[in-house]
Amino acid sequence: MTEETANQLMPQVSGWDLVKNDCGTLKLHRSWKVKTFTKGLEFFQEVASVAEAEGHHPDLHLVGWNNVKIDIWTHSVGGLTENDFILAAKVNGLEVQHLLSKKLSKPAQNSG
Ligand SMILES: C[C@H](O)[C@H](O)[C@H]1CNC2=NC(N)=NC(=O)C2=N1
Repeated sequence: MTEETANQLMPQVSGWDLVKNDCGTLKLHRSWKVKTFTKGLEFFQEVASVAEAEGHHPDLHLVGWNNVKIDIWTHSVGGLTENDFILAAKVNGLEVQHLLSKKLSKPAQNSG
């Protein structure tokens, strides 16, 4: 889909950003801060269940021990399709609050 179409769908996947890499490939990106490394892996397990059910698979990154970052795009078309937005919405629907760092996941509530 075009960047314009993707932008129109963005309100349906709150928390996700529309990003474009150096090659111009559009992707959906979202990051979370988890409590521990192991909880990051648990987060991935939850995402994997959704991905397998959808037959659509995100790129999963666990960076700096507690940053979960996910990119969703469709490799076969080198960009975004409706399936990417469906997967992002389903990831948003996961009950993962107990895995997230309370202090760092919500910057708006930070004192510093
Ligand atoms: C045959 C199978 O459906 C394809 O290989 C799927 C699997 N999951 C996939 N996931 C994503 N994100 N992009 C793809 O192009 C893709 N292709």
